[in-house]
Amino acid sequence: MADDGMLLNFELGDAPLTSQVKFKGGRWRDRVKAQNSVKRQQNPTAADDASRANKRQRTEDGPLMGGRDPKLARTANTSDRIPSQAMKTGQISSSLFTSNPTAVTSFDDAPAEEAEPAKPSNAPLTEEAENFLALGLSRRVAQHLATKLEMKAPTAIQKNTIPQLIKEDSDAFLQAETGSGKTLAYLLPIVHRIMALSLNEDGTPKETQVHRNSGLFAIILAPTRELCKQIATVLEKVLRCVPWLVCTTVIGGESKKSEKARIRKGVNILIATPGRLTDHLDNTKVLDVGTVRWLVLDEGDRMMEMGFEEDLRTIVTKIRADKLLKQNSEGVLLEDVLPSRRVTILCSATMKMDVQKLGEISLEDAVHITASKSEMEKDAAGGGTEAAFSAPSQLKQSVIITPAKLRLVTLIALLKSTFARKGSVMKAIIFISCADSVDYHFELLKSTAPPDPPNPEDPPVKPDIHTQTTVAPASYITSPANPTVVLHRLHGSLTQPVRTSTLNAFTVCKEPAVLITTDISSRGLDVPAVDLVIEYDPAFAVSDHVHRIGRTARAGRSGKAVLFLLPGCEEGYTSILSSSSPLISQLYESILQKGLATPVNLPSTTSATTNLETEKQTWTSRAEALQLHFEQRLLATTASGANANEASPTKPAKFSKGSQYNNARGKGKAEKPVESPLLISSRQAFRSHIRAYATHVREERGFFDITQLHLGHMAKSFGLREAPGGIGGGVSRRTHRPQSTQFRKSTGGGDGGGEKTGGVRRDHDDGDGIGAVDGTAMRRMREKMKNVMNAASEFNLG
Ligand SMILES: Nc1ncnc2c1ncn2[C@@H]1O[C@H](COP(=O)(O)OP(=O)(O)OP(=O)(O)O)[C@@H](O)[C@H]1O
Repeated sequence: MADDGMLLNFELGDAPLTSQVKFKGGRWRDRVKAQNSVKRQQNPTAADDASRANKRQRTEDGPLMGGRDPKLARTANTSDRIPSQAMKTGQISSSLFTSNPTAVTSFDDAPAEEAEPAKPSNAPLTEEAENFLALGLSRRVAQHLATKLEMKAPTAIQKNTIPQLIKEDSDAFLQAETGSGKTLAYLLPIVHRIMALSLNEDGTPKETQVHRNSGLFAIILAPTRELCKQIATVLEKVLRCVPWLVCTTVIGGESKKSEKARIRKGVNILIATPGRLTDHLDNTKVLDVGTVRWLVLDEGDRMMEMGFEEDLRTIVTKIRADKLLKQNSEGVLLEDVLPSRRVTILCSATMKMDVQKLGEISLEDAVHITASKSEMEKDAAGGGTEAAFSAPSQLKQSVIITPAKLRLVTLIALLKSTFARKGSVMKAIIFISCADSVDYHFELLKSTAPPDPPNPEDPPVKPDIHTQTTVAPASYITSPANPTVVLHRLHGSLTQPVRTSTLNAFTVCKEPAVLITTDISSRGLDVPAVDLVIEYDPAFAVSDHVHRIGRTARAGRSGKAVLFLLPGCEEGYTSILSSSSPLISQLYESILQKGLATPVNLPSTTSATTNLETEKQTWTSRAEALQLHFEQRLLATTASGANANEASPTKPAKFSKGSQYNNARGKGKAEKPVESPLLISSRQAFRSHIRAYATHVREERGFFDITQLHLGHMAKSFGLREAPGGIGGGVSRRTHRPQSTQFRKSTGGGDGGGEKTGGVRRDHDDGDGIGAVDGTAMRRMREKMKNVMNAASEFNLG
């Protein structure tokens, strides 16, 4: 399963596991009834709670907003008044604009652009006020930064960190906003001090020179392979002014043998994921940590969240236990220049209990370094409180409260208006809850038209085999001003070469580009040209939200972040977000109106296309036609199978033997309809999304209450006409199944798996539970969690 590490936040609780009773035979309706009755007996309170919540959801008029921002006014829902156009087409599909829940909370539409933009809080300081030389760095490094890296002045966190780490040997905890330059804040003093082993203060060479074989002096740990590679790239750029020093990475997904060979050749600074480092510490004899003076834990809180406490403890203990060498094997005295003890540096934009725990494991009498001197002084005087998570001040955050049914069309409209003007947005990142959903949305949004033949006058371009299935042109979101928008997808289930190439393609893309991704891209990634972050699915914890939106507005640049929320309890989430950073609202109606003011560029495969290409159409009818178009794309191929190759080259359709949708390969049988891979991908995405929804952290689960989700409406946002089964007991119980749909008629089955029909098991992970589910599901979830932890597929710590 490619649920992308989402299980990691799953709260299993202490409740004993109850056994699941399986019913066989009879009609499935009777089996479900019997199953539910057993569940009620086993857990009467949960069942009653769920049914009460169910009723609350359906009445739609009760306030669900315990934590709602009091400043925000209540408004009536206008959506029911909007006529349905799609129904006129004769399709059996519920209208987009009817029966949507009322947004209890509403804001005024986004105010006009502020006259004076906020002063960036993470920008470099002015050159007149500060420079790297004055912070104690050598002339050689300062000049290199100014001339080769175009960095003339430090940022606030660099100003406060560099002198401390150059002069003092105490542990340090660095905390500053995203994009504020924490990486160089810890790298520069380390490089400066290692360099001082070879150079005098005036820059003249010393008698003894260190080189790659002189010892490993620093280890930097980070939670993702991408982040490790990025830190290595920054460090390599810095090390160009001291070319005799060498750094390398040891990360999962790469050849351990070649890593060993590189370590054997000699390395002075090692960048690693914790799992792989533990492995090398156990198995690579040539890895000698006797000379290690610095251990940096970048994004330490993430590593703790991932459950790598034990690995980190082992690493810290092993490094500390190893005898600290005062001189290296070549007789170079390390003591005079390098720290006389092992220094641990912890680094994060967000601080939580996990980090404090990590601090207990790894830090000794640490100084807390922040971007603001006053905060540090308050801290030193013992008055510091747990820092609130704040976003860079110049980052404009907004929220769109969108009914579930309208999510997909609103996303398209938002992207369409984003790329309507040339040069206004060059790169956007869309965060989605899980890998399956990333794959599906990539397939849905990418262009279905064959690529244009290459211009014979252009130089031949060698195709990158690694990005063939992860980079593609988009069609729906282009505009006359931006006729090409390039889509990318990235998640932890892709192979490492594909991940690396895709991220690189997104970074260097000269055309407007969109990256659809999971939280794998939320931490530390630095792609400076990102102007917009869209959280299509809210983050699983508010700290993750801070990191996600921090992919834009970096180092003083401007940036925008948009969060999609559902009407209802999710609206309460705005109260915690607006307490740390200002939040404006955009009405989904305005987004649709703006984005669908002009026709959408659709492949001409369905009847909906013609509707959309009529200039006179209203935005509501365009929205409905667009939705209909997606639904038809999913279903179009089920009858003939003709277009079965349209989607998912990454995930070939799996058809179980005897499926009613399958090609009958048996002798003498007529050709039977084939499900489109896009439909299969959509169902899988929906299921994984719903399961992921249950993994919001416990403190925020009041806002993201799975029992309040309308699965039928949510299915619509996946282009499905009804919610597929196979999600898990607690959820499938609430699945809304209309009696008849076009799909049902044409195939003789529902738009999803979950139960057996004609002896066919439709889904491979049927019954995997979420939330308050049965014992089997719990056990499976534990099992999966263990697997995820072991394989650490998303964050690749293993
Ligand atoms: N002194 C400086 N002058 C100009 N740009 C800088 C300076 N220091 C860092 N930067 C740039 O700022 C960007 C963000 O830096 P970095 O990735 O270290 O931020 P961060 O604080 O680690 O962010 P996050 O918490 O998201 O990981 C990078 O593009 C980096 O090149």
